[in-house]
Amino acid sequence: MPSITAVRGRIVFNSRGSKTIEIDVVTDNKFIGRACAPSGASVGRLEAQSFPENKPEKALAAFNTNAKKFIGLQAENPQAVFDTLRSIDKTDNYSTIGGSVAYALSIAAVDSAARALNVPLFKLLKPAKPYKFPFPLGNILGGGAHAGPGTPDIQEILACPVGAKGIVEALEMNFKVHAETRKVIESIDRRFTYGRGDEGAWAPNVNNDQALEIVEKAVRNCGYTLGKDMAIGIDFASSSFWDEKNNVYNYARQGIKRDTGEQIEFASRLVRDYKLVYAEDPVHEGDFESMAVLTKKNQKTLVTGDDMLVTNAGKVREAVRYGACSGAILKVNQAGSLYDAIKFAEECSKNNIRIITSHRSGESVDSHISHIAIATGSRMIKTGVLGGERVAKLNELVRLTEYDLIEGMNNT
Ligand SMILES: C=C(OP(=O)(O)O)C(=O)O
Ligand SMILES: [Mg+2]
Repeated sequence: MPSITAVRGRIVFNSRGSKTIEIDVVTDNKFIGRACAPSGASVGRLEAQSFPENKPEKALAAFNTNAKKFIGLQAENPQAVFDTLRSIDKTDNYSTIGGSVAYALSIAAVDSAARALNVPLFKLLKPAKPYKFPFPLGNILGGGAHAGPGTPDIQEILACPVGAKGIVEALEMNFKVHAETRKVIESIDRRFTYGRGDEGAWAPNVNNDQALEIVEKAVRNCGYTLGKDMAIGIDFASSSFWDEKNNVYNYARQGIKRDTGEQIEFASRLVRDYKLVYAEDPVHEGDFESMAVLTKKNQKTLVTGDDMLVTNAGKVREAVRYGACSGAILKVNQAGSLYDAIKFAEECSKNNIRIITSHRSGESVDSHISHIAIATGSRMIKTGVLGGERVAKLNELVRLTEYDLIEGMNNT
């Protein structure tokens, strides 16, 4: 079994130009695995903390101080890396060593093991079939924390090519809707500058209602039947506009405030009007009760927790007690290490909650999440849409078609 013979960490830059941690893990003196920690803009309160005291330099220093402890571990075993990380950092949120180190080290380790064993990473994480491709959620138009003033309060309007027979067709469908959306925006705003948010979604000067109408029109212009060929999803990211002091959702860019009941009504109306296949964080991260109402009311929609679940198995158990969430976002860096994320995925699967593996808005060309999505049986994957760091994950999915191990799209 491949054993770790060297590790090396460094500070590099992510797609927003911010510093982050990248780690190389060498097994058996020659197989180099590499991973780079992403970072979020709309961050759940209970996520792992990327860097001690928010300083990447402190994360690197903490890693360097402890680097020798990882030598000799079995690289293919995420629990071995987790146990060692936990012997160094006993905090709930990896604030001593940094979630960025936990992420990069744990993924670089399995990456190097996969290279040493000459197997694709997804197969190392899950030795047995079935393997299915996740539906790619394409971020078509958005705003919130990912774009500037004038854009919608809603963070992401997503395309989900539910009628696609394979991953390549699915990607082509998303890119087609993205391109068509630009034309629809131009037809109503001749001065549209083609501005895009952090994940490649168009970021026009329109309100939430107009944004949804635009994407719906683009879907129809492409010749797709809404809900049959191409469906729409939304990441509300509503914690980012929840006004805790006044107990209202403050859609400041549109000048509308909604109390909890009105927010539930609003989200349910959008599910109905746009046949939403997917609704992420429609209520703020602490409101499991309202999430349960929405989950029960909208059974054909994946009512999904991101900030609410923060890739934490304990939070899944809490959601299950309420009957909240039919879908769960899996972001390894929210959890910290790969092992934490695997435990989360197991808890979701046990409780029949569908997994949606996700990138972060601040990314690199690291494409491991494509393998993690397949290994965890994810129904969907979120990787934004255009931009090198987004397409890197999508192209990795395309490459994985060459293994002839993965059969069709994950409809289950
Ligand atoms: C990917 C997301 O954004 P961020 O990385 O900014 O949390 C999200 O909210 O789902
Ligand atoms: Mg989200």
